[in-house]
Amino acid sequence: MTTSPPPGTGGDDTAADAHDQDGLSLPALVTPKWRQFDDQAANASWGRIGRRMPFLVSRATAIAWRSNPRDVITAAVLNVGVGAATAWALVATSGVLGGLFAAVPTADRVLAALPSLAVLAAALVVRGVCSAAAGRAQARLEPQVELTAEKELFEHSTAVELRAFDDSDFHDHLFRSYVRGTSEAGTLVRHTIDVLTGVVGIVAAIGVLGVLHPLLLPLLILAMLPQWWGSAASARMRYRLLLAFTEGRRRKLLLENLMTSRDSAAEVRSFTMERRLLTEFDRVARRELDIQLDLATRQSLVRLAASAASAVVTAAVFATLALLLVNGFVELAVAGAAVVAIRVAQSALGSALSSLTLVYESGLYFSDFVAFLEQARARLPESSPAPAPRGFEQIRLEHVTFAYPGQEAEGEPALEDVSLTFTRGRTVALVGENGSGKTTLAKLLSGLYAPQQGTVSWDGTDVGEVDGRALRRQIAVIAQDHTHWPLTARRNVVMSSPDGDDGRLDRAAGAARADSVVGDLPRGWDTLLDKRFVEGAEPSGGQWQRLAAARGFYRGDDGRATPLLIADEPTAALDARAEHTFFSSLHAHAGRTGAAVVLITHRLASVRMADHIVVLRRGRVVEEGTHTELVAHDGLYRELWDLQAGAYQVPTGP
Ligand SMILES: Nc1ncnc2c1ncn2[C@@H]1O[C@H](COP(=O)(O)OP(=O)(O)OP(=O)(O)O)[C@@H](O)[C@H]1O
Repeated sequence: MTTSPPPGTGGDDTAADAHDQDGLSLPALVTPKWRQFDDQAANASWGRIGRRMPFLVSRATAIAWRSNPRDVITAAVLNVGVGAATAWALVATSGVLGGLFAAVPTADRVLAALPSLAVLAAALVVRGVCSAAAGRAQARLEPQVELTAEKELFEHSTAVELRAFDDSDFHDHLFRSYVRGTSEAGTLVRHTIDVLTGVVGIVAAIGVLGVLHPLLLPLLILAMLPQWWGSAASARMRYRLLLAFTEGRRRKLLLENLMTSRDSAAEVRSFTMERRLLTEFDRVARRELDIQLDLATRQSLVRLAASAASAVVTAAVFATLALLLVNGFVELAVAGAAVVAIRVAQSALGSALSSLTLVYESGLYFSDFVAFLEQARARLPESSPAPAPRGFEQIRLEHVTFAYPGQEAEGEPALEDVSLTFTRGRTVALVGENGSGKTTLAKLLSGLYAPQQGTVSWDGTDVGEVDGRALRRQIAVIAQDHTHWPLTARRNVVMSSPDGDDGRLDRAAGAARADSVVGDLPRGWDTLLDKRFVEGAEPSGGQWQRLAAARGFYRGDDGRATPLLIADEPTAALDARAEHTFFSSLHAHAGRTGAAVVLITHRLASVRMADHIVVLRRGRVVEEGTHTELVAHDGLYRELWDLQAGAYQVPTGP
C-alpha cells in the first residue's frame, strides 16, 4: 500500500520532510485485557469449549429470557419444529424413492410415489416456514438482548460510588464491558441459537438413519469426521487471523484518530506532523496487509485439504453403502434416503461447529461483562439509607483521612487528619499549592466521596450514613472540571430543575456574567451548545466557565433548600471583569441565601474577602485564620501572598 502526498503537503520536499519518512516510531502498546480473551478463544481446545458450553448456554438463555421470554420460546420451539420437519422430510424421501424403485410399470411407480411426494412437499413447506419464523424470532432477540445488557450496564455505571471511577481496574473493566460486553451479549444469544439449530439438524439425521437401518449410523459418523476437522481448523484459522490483526488495528485506530479528530487537527498542522502520521500509518497498514495475505493463503490450503479429505471419505461412505445395497443389507430407497441424510448432517455439523467457537468467544466477553456487573453491585450505595438531614447550621469534618486507590500503598493520602468547621452565611476559602488536597476536600464536602477515617457531619448527623442523593440535592457545585453538556444554554444552567422561574435564571446568569454570553448566541437561551447539532454553537473556554458558574448560582438560589455552595477554581478562565463580578456575586449569594460558601482559588486577592481561610499542604491543614491574621504570620500563606502581590508591583529604579 502506498500513499500519495496529501493536498497541501506534497511537492515541497525539504530536509525536514526527509525525516518525516521515519514516521513516529511508536513503541509497543499496552496489552489490553481483552487481548487475553482473543488469545484464549484462539487457543481453546474443543474439550474446554465443550465443558464451558452448559454454563454459557444457561447465561445466554437467562439474559434472552429477561429481554423477551416470548421470542425465546418461539425461537426454541420453531427450531425443534425445523428438526422435526427435517426428519419427516427424510422419511418421506425414503418413501418417494421406495415408490419410484418398486418393480412395477413406470406409471404405477409414479403413482405409488405420489403420497410420499405430497408428504415430502408438506414437510419441506413446514420446514421452510418454521425456519423463517425461527430466524425472525432470533433476529428480534439479538437487539433486545443488547438493549437489556446496555441498560444493565448504564444503570450500574451511573449508580456506583464516584470513587469507583478512580480505580483504574474498575474503570478498564467498565470500558471493556461497554465496548464489547454488551454487543457480545446479543452475539452470544444468536450463536447459541445457531448451535441449537445445528444440533437439531444432526439429531434429526441420526434419528432417521437409526430408524431406517442401524448399520447406517457408523457411516454417518465417518462421513462427518472430515467435516468436523475442516470446520474446526477453518474456525481456528479465522481466529488466528483476527488475533494477528489486533495490535495493528489498535495502532491504525490511534493514528486514524490523530488524523481525523478535531482536537488534534490544529497541532497536526502547527507542528507539520502530516507526513509523519501518514508514513507511520502506511507502515502499520502494510504490515497488516502482509499478515492478512499470508493467512488468507494458509486458510485456503486448510480448506482445500478439508474438502479433499471430505471427498475421499464421502466416496468411501457411498462405496460402503453400495456394498450394503448389493449384499441386500439395505434397500435402494433406504440407501437413497441415507445419502440425503448424510448431506443434511454434514451441513448441520459445519454450521454447529463454527457457531460453537463463536459462542465460546462471545462467552468470554459476556462472562467478563457479568463479572463487571457483580463488581459494580458491590460498589452501589446502601439500598435503604437513613433519610438525609434537611439543611444544617454547621458542617464538621473531624479527623478526616482520604486516599485515592493506589495512594494507600504509598502512605501519602490526599487528605490526612483534617478537622474543620463550615458555618451557614460564612465564606471559607481553601488555598494551597497544586495537589495539596483542595478539590478532594471539596468532593468530600459535596458528598461525592466518603472518608476512610473520620467523619463529615451536618449538625451531628454523619452524612456517610444517609441518603447521598437527597443530600447532594442540597449542595450547589461550581466545578473546576465542569461538563460541557450537549444541551441548550438554558438547560446547561437549570439542569435537573427546569421549573424555576425566569427571575431565578436571570439572577444566576447576571451573577456569573453568563447573560452576555447568552446574548451573543444565535438563538439565545435556546441555542444548542454543541457543534454536532444543527445550528449548534461552541462557546469559548471562559464562556463555558461563566455558564458553569451560573449553573451553580441557579442551583443555590432556591430559597433555603440549598444551604451549601462550593466553588472550585471558578475563575481560572475568566477575564478580569467577569472574575470581579463573580467574586462579588459569591459574597452577595452567601449574604442573601444564608448559604455556607466554600471557595477554592489560587487568586489570593479574591480570597482576602473570605471570612475564614484554610491553608492546605500535602493533604494537611497547616494554617487557618483571616487574611489579616495569616499575613501577619510568617507561613505558607504569607509566602504565596507576597509572591502574587509582588507580581503587581511596578518596579522602581533604573
Ligand atoms: N482521581 C484521582 N486519583 C488518584 N489520585 C488523585 C486523584 N485526584 C487527585 N489525586 C491526587 O490527590 C492529591 C490531591 O489532589 P487534589 O486534586 O485534591 O489537589 P488540589 O489541591 O485541588 O490541586 P490543584 O490546585 O492542582 O487543583 C494529589 O496528589 C493528586 O495527584
